[in-house]
Amino acid sequence: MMRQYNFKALSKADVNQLILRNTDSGNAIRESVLNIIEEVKTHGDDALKNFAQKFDQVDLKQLYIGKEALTKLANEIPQQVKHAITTAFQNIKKFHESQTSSKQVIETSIGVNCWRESRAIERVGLYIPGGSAVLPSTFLMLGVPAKIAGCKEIVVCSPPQKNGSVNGYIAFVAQLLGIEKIYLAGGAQAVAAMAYGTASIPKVDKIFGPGNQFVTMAKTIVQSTTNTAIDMPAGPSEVLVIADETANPVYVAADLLAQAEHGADSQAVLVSTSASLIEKSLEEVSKQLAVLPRKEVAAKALTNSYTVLVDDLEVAMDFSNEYAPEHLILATDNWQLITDKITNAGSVFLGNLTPESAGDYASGTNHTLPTSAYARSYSGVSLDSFVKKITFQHISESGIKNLGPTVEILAEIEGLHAHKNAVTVRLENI
Ligand SMILES: NC(=O)c1ccc[n+]([C@@H]2O[C@H](COP(=O)([O-])OP(=O)(O)OC[C@H]3O[C@@H](n4cnc5c(N)ncnc54)[C@H](O)[C@@H]3O)[C@@H](O)[C@H]2O)c1
Ligand SMILES: N[C@H](CO)Cc1c[nH]c[nH+]1
Ligand SMILES: [Zn+2]
Repeated sequence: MMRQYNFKALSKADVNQLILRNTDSGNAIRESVLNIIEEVKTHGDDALKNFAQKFDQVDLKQLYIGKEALTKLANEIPQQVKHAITTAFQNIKKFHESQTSSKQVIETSIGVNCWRESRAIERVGLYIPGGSAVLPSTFLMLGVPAKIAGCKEIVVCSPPQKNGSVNGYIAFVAQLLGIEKIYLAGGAQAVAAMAYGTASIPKVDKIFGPGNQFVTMAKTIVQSTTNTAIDMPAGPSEVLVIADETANPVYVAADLLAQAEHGADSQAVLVSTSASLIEKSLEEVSKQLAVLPRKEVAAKALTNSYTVLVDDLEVAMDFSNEYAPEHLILATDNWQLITDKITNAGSVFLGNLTPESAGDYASGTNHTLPTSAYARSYSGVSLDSFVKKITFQHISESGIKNLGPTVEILAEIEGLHAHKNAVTVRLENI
């Protein structure tokens, strides 16, 4: 069950210790991921098949599911689910399309024009988790912005299911997105395949997607050892709920459990100004947990989780900013009073009627978000994650006459005479 703290007894170092709940096994995971990466680098597809057998208990003849099989699988899912997935797809599309920026040309000095243009990252790899739960919603969250950005090649990897295939929901999302192949690879081996390339799986320029500790560790390693970039460290799910006496303990408990059920290494934190709200919420957690199908997983996650009693909402916000949660829920009617004070969070849910599940699935915002305090410095996935912003400039005759002498002086003081000369030869010629 959740551990309880009084804010006054906690230091910043304690907060960081609570965030780093998995450090004990960190080194072992790193070692094992380094071995997996080496195997995939050396043995390619054969290694992927061996790991599918070892970790997913599946004997794969072929490492992908193609268009025809995907269409068949997609056709088999219930109409009602197709409708829900399509509604989510449309909302996510609407929100991400609104992120396109228009070109703005700035004349920084007379005759000197500068601007930025977006260009899609050409080859992207999407990792769709599929270990303890299959997440078609994650496919929407990554596939929609990749398509809007105009990425030419979209490689999708997801762990094989026990029947050696993907499920129909994933297939339906592929159909909505116009993606014709899903590679059957999970965990660190999928990340390694997309970073190095194998006979079946193309190498990509950037890897996206959440996953367990093996996936997140593999992304972090390939980012520093290859020229493949990653979106961010998006590991085990977290939620921090700030609640006062206006919160409903039933909703608070439901929101805590919604993230706890993701995995045994998930973390749920309740920060409240009210001891009675904490007590009632914990009673509710026990009641709701008892009837959850994934109660074992959620119960384990709750042993990593905690409540914190604070004096007021401002202190609650200070704590939250230090913790930098993946998801922050302001379970209070007074959310407008504290929203401006948020400095670190992946995605924020305002008021008592805004469950985090809405953002997980269908409101339109992206659910691929930084965890383990990386929200201090990273944003969640957005359209920007799938493009590069290239800068351009054009300098006219008046521009070079105007700006040239400044460049010549700066090049001179750095002792870089060829730089200076690139201006001088032009000035002498006009
Ligand atoms: N931060 C986010 O934005 C976000 C979004 C969605 C999900 N999540 C998180 O993603 C995670 C999904 O995890 P999952 O496990 O269900 O699926 P997963 O697809 O990330 O991992 C499954 C794979 O892990 C590998 N694996 C399992 N045991 C292993 C071992 N002992 N050694 C090496 N590899 C092993 C296997 O290859 C397996 O296919 C959850 O922790 C969830 O909280 C995060
Ligand atoms: N809460 C997860 C991100 O941490 C995303 C998700 C997928 N499905 C349900 N929830
Ligand atoms: Zn979730």
